[in-house]
Amino acid sequence: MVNGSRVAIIGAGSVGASIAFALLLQKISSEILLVDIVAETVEGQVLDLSDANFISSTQVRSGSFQEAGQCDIVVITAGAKQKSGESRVELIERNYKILDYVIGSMKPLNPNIILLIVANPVDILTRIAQKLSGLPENQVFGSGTFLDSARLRLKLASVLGIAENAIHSYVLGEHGDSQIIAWSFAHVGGKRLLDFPEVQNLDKEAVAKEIASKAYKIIELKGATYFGIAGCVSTLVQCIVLNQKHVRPLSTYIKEYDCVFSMPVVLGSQGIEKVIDVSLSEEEKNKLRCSASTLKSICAKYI
Ligand SMILES: NC(=O)C1=CN([C@@H]2O[C@H](COP(=O)(O)OP(=O)(O)OC[C@H]3O[C@@H](n4cnc5c(N)ncnc54)[C@H](O)[C@@H]3O)[C@@H](O)[C@H]2O)C=CC1
Ligand SMILES: CC(=O)C(=O)O
Repeated sequence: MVNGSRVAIIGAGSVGASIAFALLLQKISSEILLVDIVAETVEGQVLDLSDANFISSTQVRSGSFQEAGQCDIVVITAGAKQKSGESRVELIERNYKILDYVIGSMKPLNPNIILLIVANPVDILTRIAQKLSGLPENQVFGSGTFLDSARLRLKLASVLGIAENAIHSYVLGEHGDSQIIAWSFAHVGGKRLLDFPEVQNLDKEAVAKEIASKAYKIIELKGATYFGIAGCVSTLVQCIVLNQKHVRPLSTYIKEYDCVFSMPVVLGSQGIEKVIDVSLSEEEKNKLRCSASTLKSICAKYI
C-alpha cells in the first residue's frame, strides 16, 4: 500500500467522525469515505469535516457500502455504544446484527481489503467478521487492547516520570473486563518494570482496575469515548498505509488460547504479519485462559 490509499469508515457517529478527523490531520490517505445507514448523519459529518479540509490534502465524502467494499482499508465503527454501567459484551446481540448487515452489504469485497473492527465487543465481533467476510485472518483484526495499553502507558509515565513511548508495557486479552496487564515482561530501556522501586510500591490491582474501568468512567461523565480510539485507529491506518511494521496489541486469532483477543503483533501493509510469542507468568496465562473460555462461549452462539 502506498500514500493515496482509500479508507472507508462505516458508522459516522462520534467514533467514526473522530477517526475521520484524525485521519484528515495525518494526510496519508487520498480519500476517506463515510458510510452510515442514517443519511443525515453522514451528510452532517461530511459538511462539518469539509470545513477542516483546508488543513489537509485528504478528501472526505459520503460513500456507499459497495464502494467501501472496494477500498484498501475499512474501519467498522457502526454499532450501539454502552450506556452508563453497561459492559461491552452486553452489546453483542445488537452489534452482531449490524456487523452482519454491514459485511453483507459491502460484498463482493476487494480481496486485498483490510477490515479493522472497532465496534464493541471488539474481540467477538472481530472473530465474527473473519468468518462472515471469508477473508484471510491476517486481513481482519480489531483495535483490541491498543487503547487500554495507551491508557496504561499514560499512567506509568506519570508514575515513573518517563516518556510514554519509552515504556514497553501491554494490556493483553479482552478489550473488556477480563483484560490483564502483562507486568512480567514490561520494561523500560531493557530494565524490567517490576525492578523499578516506583512500580514495586504500586498497588498493581488498583492500577489494573483503574485502566479497565477508565472507559466506564468517561461514559458516565460524558456519554461516550471517542478521542482515544480515534488516535489509536489513525496510527494503525498509518502503520498499514506506510508498511511501518510497528508492534501493537491487536485482536487476532491466538492459537494457544483458541480465541480472538489481543497479543502484541507486527502490523504492515498486508495486515497482521506476525504474533509475538511473549513469555507470560503462569498466573497471567491462567487469567487469559479464563477470559478466552468466556469469549469463545459467546462467539459460539454466532458462528
Ligand atoms: N474498540 C474500542 O476501543 C472502542 C469502541 N467503541 C465502540 O464504537 C462503536 C460506535 O460508538 P459511537 O461512535 O460512540 O456510537 P454512535 O452512536 O455515535 O455512532 C454509531 C453509528 O453507527 C451507525 N450505524 C448503526 N447501524 C448501522 C449500519 N447497519 N450501517 C452503518 N452504520 C450504522 C449509527 O447510525 C451511528 O451513526 C460502539 O460499539 C462503541 O462501543 C467506542 C470507543 C472505543
Ligand atoms: C468504549 C471503549 O471500548 C473504550 O473506550 O475502551
